[in-house]
Amino acid sequence: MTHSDPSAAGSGGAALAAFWTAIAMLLAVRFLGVDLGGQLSTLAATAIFLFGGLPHGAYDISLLARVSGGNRKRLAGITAIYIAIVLTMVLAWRLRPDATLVFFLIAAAYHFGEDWDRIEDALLRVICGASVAAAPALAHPDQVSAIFSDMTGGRGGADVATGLFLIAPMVLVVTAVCCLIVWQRGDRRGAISMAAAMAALLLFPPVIGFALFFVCLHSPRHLAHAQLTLADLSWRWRAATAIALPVAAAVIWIMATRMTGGAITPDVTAQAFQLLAALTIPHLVVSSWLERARPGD
Ligand SMILES: CC1=C(/C=C/C(C)=C/C=C/C(C)=C/C=O)C(C)(C)CCC1
Ligand SMILES: [Fe+2]
Repeated sequence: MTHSDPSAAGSGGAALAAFWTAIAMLLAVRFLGVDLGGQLSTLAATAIFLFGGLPHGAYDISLLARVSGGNRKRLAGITAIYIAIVLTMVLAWRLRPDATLVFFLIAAAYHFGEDWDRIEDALLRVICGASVAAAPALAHPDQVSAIFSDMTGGRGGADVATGLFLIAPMVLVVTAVCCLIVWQRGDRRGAISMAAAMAALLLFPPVIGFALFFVCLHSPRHLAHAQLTLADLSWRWRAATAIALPVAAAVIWIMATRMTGGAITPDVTAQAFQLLAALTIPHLVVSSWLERARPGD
């Protein structure tokens, strides 16, 4: 139904190795008493989730062009819709940051839920998807509240973090049960890596846990599929897409933010999450549409 096992493709295997190595290193650093919650490590994790995570959405437009027969007009139309959505999100953050944050979290739960391809029930998948935000909200309520507060310019973010904190125990119990189901259905590697991602989100500071999940587990699933579908494109072209489109998105974002009165927060990590939210909306629509357009799944 959704993306195939990322371990089937080379990039997925390498990402999984990076995932376990990073967890071992973070545990060692923690054991040595280093504070992972400092400004520098948060900034490093922000750069990692942006530059390591955004490229997975960069292939959306190429993939759409592929399934729509490579028609240029259509491609231009799709690109225009993407840009329009990003611009709308810039305004949404400015006008109703609280509602935008809630909308983003629900959209993210749906989108991350698509990774749970061995769980048939749609509601269970959404709950599993919500665990990515719920786990840090439960284990690090103050930090998540501070980031949400920055993202909303102090307008409602803390309440959203409290809401997430309250539903987190239910979300995590359901996710743990789903890990067991995935294990029983034969995807042991998938079950263990999802469980480890949850543990990392509980144990490490929120931005670090998120970067680990996003870059090493979520993105490779999309990338493996994109690489297969776009295998005939040269690796140079694919690498250029992965770099150029996120950079273009960031530039459009920064320009649109400036033109509409400046960012509602000076915090770089909060701004990075706002940009991620802006790109998540078209990405979510495109990836679930592509899932349905894929024959044989
Ligand atoms: C904002 C924020 C969080 C949630 C991030 C989410 C939910 C990101 C979703 C990204 C998506 C859906 C990308 C698509 O590929 C955390 C981790 C609780 C940490 C505190 C700040
Ligand atoms: Fe994604």
